[in-house]
Amino acid sequence: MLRARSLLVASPVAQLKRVMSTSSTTTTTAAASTTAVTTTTTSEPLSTHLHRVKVLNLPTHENSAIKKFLQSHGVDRFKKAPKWRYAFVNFESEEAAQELMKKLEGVDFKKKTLTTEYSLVNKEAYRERFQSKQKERIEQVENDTRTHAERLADQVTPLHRIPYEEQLTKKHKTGIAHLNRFKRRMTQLQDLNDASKAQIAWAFEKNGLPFEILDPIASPEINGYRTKCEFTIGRSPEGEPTVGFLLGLYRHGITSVLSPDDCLHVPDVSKQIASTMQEYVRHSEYPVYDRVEKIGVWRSMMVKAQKTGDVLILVQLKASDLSEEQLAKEKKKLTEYWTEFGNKDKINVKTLLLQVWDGDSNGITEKGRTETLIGDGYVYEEILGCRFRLSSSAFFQVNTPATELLYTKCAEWCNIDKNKKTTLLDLCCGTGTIGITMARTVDRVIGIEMIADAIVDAKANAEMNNIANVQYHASKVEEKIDVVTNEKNEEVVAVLDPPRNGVHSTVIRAVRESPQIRKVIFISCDAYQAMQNFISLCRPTSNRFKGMPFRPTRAVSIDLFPHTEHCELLIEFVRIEEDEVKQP
Ligand SMILES: C[S@@+](CC[C@H](N)C(=O)[O-])C[C@H]1O[C@@H](n2cnc3c(N)ncnc32)[C@H](O)[C@@H]1O
Repeated sequence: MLRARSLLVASPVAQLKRVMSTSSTTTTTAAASTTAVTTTTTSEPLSTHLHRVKVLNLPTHENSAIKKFLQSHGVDRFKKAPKWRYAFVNFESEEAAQELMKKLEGVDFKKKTLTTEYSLVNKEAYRERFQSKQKERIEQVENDTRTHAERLADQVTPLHRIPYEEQLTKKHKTGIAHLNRFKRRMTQLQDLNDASKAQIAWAFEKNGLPFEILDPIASPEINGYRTKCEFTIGRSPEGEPTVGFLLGLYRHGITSVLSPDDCLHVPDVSKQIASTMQEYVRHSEYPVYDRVEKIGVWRSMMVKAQKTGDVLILVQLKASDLSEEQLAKEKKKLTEYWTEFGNKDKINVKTLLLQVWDGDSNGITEKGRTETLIGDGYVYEEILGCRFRLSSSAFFQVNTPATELLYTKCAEWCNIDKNKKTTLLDLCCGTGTIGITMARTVDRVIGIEMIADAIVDAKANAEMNNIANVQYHASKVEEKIDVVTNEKNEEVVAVLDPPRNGVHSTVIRAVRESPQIRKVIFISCDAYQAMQNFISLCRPTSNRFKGMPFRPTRAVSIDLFPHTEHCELLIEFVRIEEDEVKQP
């Protein structure tokens, strides 16, 4: 049964208090955290302490694989945030804890060997710690004099109060701080003997960074630059059905939604689409989804508004309470609604998708059932004179003019020698943007990407741009790189554009073990998280890290995300020649 539309929404403070009251002595979960899979024991406390096992060396994210793995070892409940490399499992008895440790110690999972640690946790202290954190949050919200709109702006665009020039300087300094930390960590590597120190002599040089740091590159557009936005459909603090952003963290129990109208990074067209969808749900006979009660229909939407004028809209709903007829009727209504909107407002709604998702996790998901209601499922974008087709799930940089500056700098640093045969290795190539924009300046491009659908897009994109000197491999980089680099005896330049937290060390080891690769251009959107990759690329030769190391030769920050803390850092790494190393 669907709830009546007049469902009242608790204030943010009440939402936080509800989280507090739902936490029992032995349960630490927020109302229904999306990030931390949290819960411990649910029975009445048998003793004053919990017996805790910390499982170490887990991968970041991959929560569903971890859940499956732990379930296969008898663990149904555990606590792990996506960024953690560990998880906690609590038990009422030491024996049960020890039993799990025996099962997991030394077991390989996702190419890492797990270890475990045991500790005794006082239940009372545990509960108090959780409650005092929550109290702190309540006080913060109660003492907060900002309007809702100001709070949302501070949340989604935390630098918006600072002039843009200062934002850029701040990001530049952050980039330099990361590079200094990288240099310092190189000197702190274990077991460095004189020979290995000689290989990384650059890291021991005094007086700052021994390579070039260019001035930061500003985003050509400062406001309304985001081509992709994901909106939540929920209720405003006043209880009105609203399409916009969550006003706080869901894992803290916040479920109020505010319109994106005052968000500087959202383009006007996406604001207009959010407000048009809001009108739709306000007049719908079905309620918006309640993330706590897990009931209702309208859940989220994604808008891709490209610089070409193409728009892709994806609407996500929960259909488990709708009959087949009701769902079919809704599809027809949505199709008519957005067709009329496009015609009336001269907006090219090139693709409309409906995603049915009945699961508990929030946000647009690959696990949902997605159907195309208008168009062919794609929108198009142009970068440096090349045209790209994008599906709803494909990764694509969200700031097109700044991406052009990023790729231009990347091409310049690849420094292709026209007199030599050169292969450009586009590692983690996604839909092929980097390789395709550079294909005419090299002998051939090889793209490797583990998402098969992205490779389908990459092939179509190459064809659309009449680029014939490309080959694509739907594979993990580490599983294919040796095959492709050994194919021809020619110089190879690699561009590595990995996800936020970098790549598995096997990828870096494979790059090191390919002697043809003389240069790596690393594009990092989070240098803090990718630090281990930089270190692995540059650390002295060892049994584990074979091949001569690389060293950084220049770096530059390119701002793709004005008003936020994020920034791309482009680093050029060059292979050290054996005869360059001064023997100790
Ligand atoms: C930041 S995106 C970059 C995509 C592309 N270079 C672009 O700019 O459109 C990172 C990509 O790395 C891919 N990826 C992550 N780890 C990988 C691996 N080990 N092997 C191959 N691809 C990987 C992801 O699937 C994702 O498409």
